[in-house]
Amino acid sequence: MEPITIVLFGATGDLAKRKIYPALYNLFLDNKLPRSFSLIGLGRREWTDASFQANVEQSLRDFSRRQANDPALLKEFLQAFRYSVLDIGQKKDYQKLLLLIEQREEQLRIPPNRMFYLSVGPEFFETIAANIQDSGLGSANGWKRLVIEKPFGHDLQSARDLNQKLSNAFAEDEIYRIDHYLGKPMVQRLESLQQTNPVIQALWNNRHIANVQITANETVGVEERAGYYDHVGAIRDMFQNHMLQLLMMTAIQLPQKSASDKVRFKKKQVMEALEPLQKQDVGASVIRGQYEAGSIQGKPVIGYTSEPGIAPASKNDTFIAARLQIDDYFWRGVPFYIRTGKRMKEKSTRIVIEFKDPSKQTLSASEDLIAPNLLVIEMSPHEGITLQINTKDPQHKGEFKPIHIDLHPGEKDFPEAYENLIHDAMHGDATFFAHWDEVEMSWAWVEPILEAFEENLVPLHPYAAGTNGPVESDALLAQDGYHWWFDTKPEQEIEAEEGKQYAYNTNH
Ligand SMILES: NC(=O)C1=CN([C@@H]2O[C@H](COP(=O)(O)OP(=O)(O)OC[C@H]3O[C@@H](n4cnc5c(N)ncnc54)[C@H](OP(=O)(O)O)[C@@H]3O)[C@@H](O)[C@H]2O)C=CC1
Ligand SMILES: O=C1O[C@H](COP(=O)(O)O)[C@@H](O)[C@H](O)[C@H]1O
Repeated sequence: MEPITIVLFGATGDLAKRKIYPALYNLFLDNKLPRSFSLIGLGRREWTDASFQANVEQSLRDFSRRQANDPALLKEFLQAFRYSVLDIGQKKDYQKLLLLIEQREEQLRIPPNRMFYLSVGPEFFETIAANIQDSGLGSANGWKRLVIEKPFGHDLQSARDLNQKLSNAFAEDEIYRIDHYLGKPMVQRLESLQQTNPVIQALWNNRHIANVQITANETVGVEERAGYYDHVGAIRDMFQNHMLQLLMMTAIQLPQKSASDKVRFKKKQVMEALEPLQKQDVGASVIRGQYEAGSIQGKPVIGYTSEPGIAPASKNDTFIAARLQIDDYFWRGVPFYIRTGKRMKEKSTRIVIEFKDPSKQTLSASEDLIAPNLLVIEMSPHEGITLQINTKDPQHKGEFKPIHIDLHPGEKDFPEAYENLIHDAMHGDATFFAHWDEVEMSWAWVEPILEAFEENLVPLHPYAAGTNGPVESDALLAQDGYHWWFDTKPEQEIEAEEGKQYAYNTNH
């Protein structure tokens, strides 16, 4: 493993504490960090090396999936951490940083391979990239990489402007744009699921798949991020990035073991084939919603516009459901339904592939007792891949009964998304990072939706917190004869069991 120096901007911040240090520690425990690795943390706070290391240690106690119980191992890990006060706008601080990095590289006898991780607000990206270049930090005789966190722009134009500025200092193949959904273990398995299973590969197309459902529901509300969230909404916060990335990862066709550029090429092809929406037609395919007061797991919660920091008249979207079509040889005619929302009934991130049932055309309604085959890729709160198939139930007069095959039995301790991503960035593997082409095409695709929302061409449907979102999102699928699946049950069935009434029926 190549020795490396990680230069972490925003080392005193929330993301570093909650995600980056625990991920590094778990990689260290798994022997996936180079032994000669060094991390230089930066921030304006007047921390020393010792107080920085104490903060890192505390973050492991609070957030690491494995506890830091072995004092010798912990000490070895923390020795790699140094801190330097740096104000992003102060050029002289970069000169001081360069000296510190060179001193550490000399001490550790390691080459100048430097990974600049920007765990700071996007408003700083441009200044940092320019100062890295001007100070000579990035021009040593080794490699350099830039790791950045979303948001990558606020719309198409601002994303292009940002990219232009970053590319003055870093080449595209040196930029690693984190979309943490691409680091989720089950998303990473989508690739191998197809590549290593000829049966699944053969079924991965419009001849066999009826529809695809991609859900990322959260129970949390806007939390302490009102200032940010009220300007972005679910469309920018989740849909433009994570949800479209999940769509690309699901829809790519990967016949053999493919290198990173192949995966990216295939993802780009998916985006190119995604049918564009016209602003005036957005309302026919996109449902937007905003949560009202309700209750989640028995606890009352306030509505979005009563949240601290949210404008009482805000028309911001906290829920989006959409129907998308990929107009290519493999997917023509297969609707992809995507939804994401805050303050929903359950935390649940999953992809459900519903297979076609050719016998449906020949059976009468009363004979229609066979559940569809479903492939369910569960990402959160639990990881797993399940296949629903039908069998005869000997205990009930040989009636058909769906059973579920767990494709990853017994696996529990999955790495965190940030472990996978930081590991890959250190190794120069960009497969699971967002390429600029994907970012640009995603912004271009959502642009008519942003405009339609801005001009209020799409109704904002209220939904009670603790539900599955506005009923209009169910109706979107019902129009095509489908319904949302929860796990392997129709969502309405579950809610009917819980005594809720539905105003529409589906033919399933
Ligand atoms: N928190 C999370 O879970 C997630 C965060 N992100 C993204 O990650 C980035 C960081 O978020 P988060 O950690 O939550 O933010 P925080 O506000 O918690 O931290 C911001 C960091 O930036 C540093 N900083 C701010 N201004 C300056 C400056 N002028 N000079 C030097 N350092 C500065 C702060 O250091 P100091 O105060 O010491 O100067 C601090 O370390 C954001 O882009 C966010 O959108 C993405 C996904 C999840
Ligand atoms: O990027 C974001 O993701 C989280 C949801 O992530 P998950 O891994 O818990 O599904 C979301 O809460 C946040 O608003 C958004 O910025």
